[in-house]
Amino acid sequence: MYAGIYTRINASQVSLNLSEVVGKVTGEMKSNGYLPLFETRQARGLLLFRLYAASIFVDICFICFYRVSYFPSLQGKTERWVWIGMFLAELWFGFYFFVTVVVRWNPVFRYTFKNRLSARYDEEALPGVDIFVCTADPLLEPPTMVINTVLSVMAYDYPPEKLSVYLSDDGGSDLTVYALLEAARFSQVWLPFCRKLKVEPRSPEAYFRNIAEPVDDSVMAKEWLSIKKSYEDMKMRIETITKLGKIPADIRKEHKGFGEWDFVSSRYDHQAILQILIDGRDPNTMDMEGKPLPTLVYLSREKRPKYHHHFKAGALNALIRVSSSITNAPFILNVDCDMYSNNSEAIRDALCFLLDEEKGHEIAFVQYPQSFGNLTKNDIYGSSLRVVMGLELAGFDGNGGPCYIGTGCVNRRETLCGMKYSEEVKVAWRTMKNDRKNKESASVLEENCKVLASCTYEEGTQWGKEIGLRYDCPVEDILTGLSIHTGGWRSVYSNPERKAFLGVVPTTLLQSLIQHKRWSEGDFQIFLSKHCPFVYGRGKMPIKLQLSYCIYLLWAPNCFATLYYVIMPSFCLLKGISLFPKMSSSWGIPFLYAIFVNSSYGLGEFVWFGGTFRGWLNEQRTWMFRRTTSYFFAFIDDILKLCGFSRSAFAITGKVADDHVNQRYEQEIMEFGTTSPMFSILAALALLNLFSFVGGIKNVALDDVHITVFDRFGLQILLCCLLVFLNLPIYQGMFFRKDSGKMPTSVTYQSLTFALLACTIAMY
Ligand SMILES: O=c1ccn([C@@H]2O[C@H](COP(=O)(O)OP(=O)(O)O[C@H]3O[C@H](CO)[C@@H](O)[C@H](O)[C@H]3O)[C@@H](O)[C@H]2O)c(=O)[nH]1
Ligand SMILES: [Mn+2]
Repeated sequence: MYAGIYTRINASQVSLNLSEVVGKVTGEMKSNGYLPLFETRQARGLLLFRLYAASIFVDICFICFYRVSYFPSLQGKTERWVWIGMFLAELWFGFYFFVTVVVRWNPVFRYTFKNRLSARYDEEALPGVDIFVCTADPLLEPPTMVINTVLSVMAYDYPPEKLSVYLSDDGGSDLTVYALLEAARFSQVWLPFCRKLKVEPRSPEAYFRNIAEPVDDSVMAKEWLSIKKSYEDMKMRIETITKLGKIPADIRKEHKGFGEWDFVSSRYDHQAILQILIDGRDPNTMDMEGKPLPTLVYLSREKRPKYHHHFKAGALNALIRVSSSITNAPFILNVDCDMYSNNSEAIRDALCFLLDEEKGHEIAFVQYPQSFGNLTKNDIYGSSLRVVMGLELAGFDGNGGPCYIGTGCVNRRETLCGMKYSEEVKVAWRTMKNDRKNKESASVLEENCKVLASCTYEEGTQWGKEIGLRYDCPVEDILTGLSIHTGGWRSVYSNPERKAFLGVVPTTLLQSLIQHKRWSEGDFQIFLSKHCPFVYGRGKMPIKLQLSYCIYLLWAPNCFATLYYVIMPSFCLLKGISLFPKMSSSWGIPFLYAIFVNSSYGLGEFVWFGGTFRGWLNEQRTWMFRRTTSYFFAFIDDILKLCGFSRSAFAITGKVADDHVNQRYEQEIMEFGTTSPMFSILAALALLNLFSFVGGIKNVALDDVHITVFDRFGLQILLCCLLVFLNLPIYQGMFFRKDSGKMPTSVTYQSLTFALLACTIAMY
């Protein structure tokens, strides 16, 4: 039923099936003979979607009408207030539904013509691309993971002399430098190997884990095994030294750069460290086949306790400046260290948009989706963001451009540096100075550029405000993208069949909730600030894009309506207050329609984008958990911040866990294991729902004429039943598990006390 709603045609089919496509196509040759480098297709089945949306709106009107006309004016005060609360919650859900409809109103899908790009630009004429990789902690983000990402982006199918890879290390760790030196050496064999075998993906770890050795060609197989062996040896060396925690003396002697660490007192207090590990201009740095290598630079910007370092945004801004003095490429791709390149053509794809002669000059950045390599089949923590990545960002694109999501994004250097949109930029990238012809030696460059990464450099400048990534927001990416959009630019969402990047999702419930807290906190902070899209973007970006942003910016306040719906109907069931229409009345229909039709549509979307039924259930559960904990805490923190009591922080998401935890993750068993206020809330709510459900059933059973109680409370019991069902893993974690990932006993007792207290209040 839903399968027809959105088209997803892979690029190779596109040229064959043009006549079949219903949506508007803009990829044909123009009358002036110009062949565009990309084409845009609208989603199919929009009419169906819009009919569905309209039916829900009518449904919402019915619900509102019911709430107003059945207001319990003759009953007690409590009844009336609770009723008003229900009405407000429903109004909120209705409004939020409206925003999700705006986002889905007109999704567009983009397809590129890479062959046209190659025909138009020979290797010489292609622009330079600087690639930024960020890492921040050698324990949470192991150096082997970091260098796999680095190697995967060094190996892009793109002229290596045009590529430069910059690693920003906020962990200020010599272990990372050591790993990077190893990677630099390994790249000499890895890059030719990738070219020869057309390796995909180009992260050695992912490649050797997933791809079997070639069997038909014995020479090839031998080479394959030898490269695999040298990768594994390298990995072993890096892991041994990482475990050791310091660089052994003999290795320190091999690279004079380690000497810098004599002056590092801690990762929060050290000078800027800049090392050009591969100088792409140097004719002596070649790979095994004598082809040039991409430039490779390590930067750990200066940190001093007195100066705020602004987390990832600060790191990226230092990279923007340093790279502008070394290679100054007109386009910048930035990726997180946990997101390796999974598609060696992604740069060419992105350039098809940015270099398109007709539309390219309007595009500030090309955003790829965040996809993940460590998801399990049913994605227990709902981390895949399937629908967000598959549909919502395409919807943003239709409304003016996807938001910037921090990784997997190719930006114009000028836009990142604060330039507003204008017609003149049309040719700007061609005229940018190509610093490959830079005369200074690497060591002179290193010395000269350090000042650009110093703590004081930004004092009294517009960096972090109007230039570069924006500061003081836990989601620097969204805020930066928003200011680019208000500058008159559009952006483009590119989601080719073969995922461009694969990242890592958190493997524990708590990590996942904390990550969502950071996101929703940052998003809502933007909404509350002068950067609220309705104010900041007024007259500067389309109203439908302003509204689209709200789908994420309003995550946090969603908590109240949800908390109300999770708590009040349960509580009132115990108290004997009926909040929904009688089962026998036809007013029940709008409520049932809202629940079932909405869920079926959501399920349809989810499955259409590759999910499973259980995966969808898991996602529903996770949305509920996030709304009652992450979003709630985020909201409170935002208010505290607004009152000046606290300041934004960036809690780095852990990318490694111990073996037991990993094992449970693979088996899709929910991980608790530690105490946390978030768990206390989840457990208390789950118990409240359970007690009410049991209480409700008991009342029905004890009722003389079973029918009357059931008639009055049927819908409320149904709601409780759904909540209990979603909470099953929590009861399991509290009462039926013995492993180390179960709910800690203290949390169980604490929440039991809470829930019993609430029930007692309800009953007396
Ligand atoms: O002080 C810091 C903190 C983080 N990072 C880097 O930022 C990236 C993202 O951090 P991570 O802990 O993995 O957070 P995620 O929640 O996975 O990040 C998502 O959310 C962030 C905004 O909150 C975006 O910046 C990211 O691109 C997006 O993937 C990583 O490469 C870190 O190394 C730094 O460079 N310096
Ligand atoms: Mn991450």
